[in-house]
Amino acid sequence: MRDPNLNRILANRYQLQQVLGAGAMGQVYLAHDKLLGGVPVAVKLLSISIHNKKLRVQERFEQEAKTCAILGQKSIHIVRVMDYGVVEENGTPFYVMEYLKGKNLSDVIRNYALSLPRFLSIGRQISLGLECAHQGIPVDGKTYPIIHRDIKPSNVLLIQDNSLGELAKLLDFGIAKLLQADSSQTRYYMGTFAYSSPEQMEGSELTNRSDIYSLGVMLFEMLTGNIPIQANTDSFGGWFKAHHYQPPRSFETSEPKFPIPPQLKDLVMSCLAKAPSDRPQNVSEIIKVFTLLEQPRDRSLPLTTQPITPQTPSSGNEPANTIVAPQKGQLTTDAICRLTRWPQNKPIADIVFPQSIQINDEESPALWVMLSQIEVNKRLVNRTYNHFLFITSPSPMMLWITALHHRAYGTKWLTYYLDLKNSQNRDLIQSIGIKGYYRVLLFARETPQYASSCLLIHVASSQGILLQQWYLLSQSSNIHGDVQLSKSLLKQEYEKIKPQILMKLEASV
Ligand SMILES: Nc1ncnc2c1ncn2[C@@H]1O[C@H](COP(=O)(O)OP(=O)(O)OP(=O)(O)O)[C@@H](O)[C@H]1O
Repeated sequence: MRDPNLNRILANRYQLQQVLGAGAMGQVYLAHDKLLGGVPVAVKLLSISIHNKKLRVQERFEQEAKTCAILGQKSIHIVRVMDYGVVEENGTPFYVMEYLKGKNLSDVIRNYALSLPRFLSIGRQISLGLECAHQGIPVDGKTYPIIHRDIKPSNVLLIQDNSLGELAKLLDFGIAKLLQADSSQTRYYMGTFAYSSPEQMEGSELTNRSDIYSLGVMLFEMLTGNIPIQANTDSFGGWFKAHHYQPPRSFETSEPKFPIPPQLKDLVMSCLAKAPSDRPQNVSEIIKVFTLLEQPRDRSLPLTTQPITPQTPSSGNEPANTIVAPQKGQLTTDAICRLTRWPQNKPIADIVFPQSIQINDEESPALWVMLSQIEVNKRLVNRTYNHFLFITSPSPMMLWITALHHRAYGTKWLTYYLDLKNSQNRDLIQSIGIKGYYRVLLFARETPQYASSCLLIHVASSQGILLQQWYLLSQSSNIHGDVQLSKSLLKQEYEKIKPQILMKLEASV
């Protein structure tokens, strides 16, 4: 029978075109946004009606839709929700999402199409989306963590992005809770039996670790094609017992699709622990293991499961971002870089600032840069050039210039003025001078949680000597003149030398 909703126009705007699929919680349609020239969107009609319902249910729906919209803005791994409403005739709530033309993870698992690198990449991306939700969204000055409650392969869509490659996106945030809140539902449980944590089956208040359990079930399925726990009867009681008392299957008896590294087995099994306190305490711990395993094997020593601890500076004092490697020299620069987080006290915007990172007990000077993902991609293979300009008066100041040059894409100039009356800045230039290098950490605005790549930039020994001299000069200087004037004098000098630097870069490509 033809779906009666086809061709229906919701909110005077979204014309339903085709059924994309249906689940327990609703039906998803491909629709055209008539207001925006017919661009495709996905509309989910929920399987409830909020006609004649208490105001609370309506408010709740609006709140959940807004939450999804905010989350979609925060992470590229969460589907973007753009609008929501209620169908007038029958009170069915709906929300409008970006239309994702891609594959469902459950189909990919069914077709045995995962390799270890693909598994690691998808697993890390899903975890990044989840981490972002668990970190929470601000409401009235407070931060509220968001628990997904229905993590399972059919809630992950995989799409091909022109610049980022395969992208994993999580669907249906908060919907399970919303439906549960509808008091007319006879079911007090919402979720999907096979992926539900023991505490979810009990109807307890859930924490992030309930999602971690469901993630464990899904990761096991991605690795083996089968779920780790199977109920004797497909009923609430059967699954309640299974999740509470049945030990998960072992990988050895589950015919994994490829050899699974031991740390991955341990990780998945710890996610599946019955007691929430025995699971990883947060998704960041899971991301660390994925990141470690993703680093190229030939350049690294054998991996261990010892923890690495990236710390995010949160105060204005900007302490070093610390990465403690399990063994000296074990992490490649690539892994270190990808475990470095954008500081929470910095805006998600195209900015440049200096801040040391600590690697294996050693302070390493670094320039932190945020750009668009497209711009980051253009800067992966570049000719680099650096130059430092110094002025003692009216106020001691240094301009730190880094140029990233690509023959086709042109030059990206990264500049930063360092006020050398500040002792931290003086220490920084001394450190660059002594070490003879610094790092540039490139973060993509669209995926800001972790650095996308890291460049190592060498400083000529003559420049290194100058930096040490400037350190001494500014340390002994007691001139405290106009800082802005120093900046504008340095800027004039910078504009003068820019063409020369460009000529050098072009000549050297
Ligand atoms: N934004 C979207 N763009 C494109 N396809 C989508 C989008 N959201 C959902 N779908 C597809 O619509 C189908 C139905 O999704 P839905 O979330 O309703 O079902 P489900 O996850 O299988 O079940 P449940 O409702 O129990 O979570 C799925 O195949 C899904 O891949």
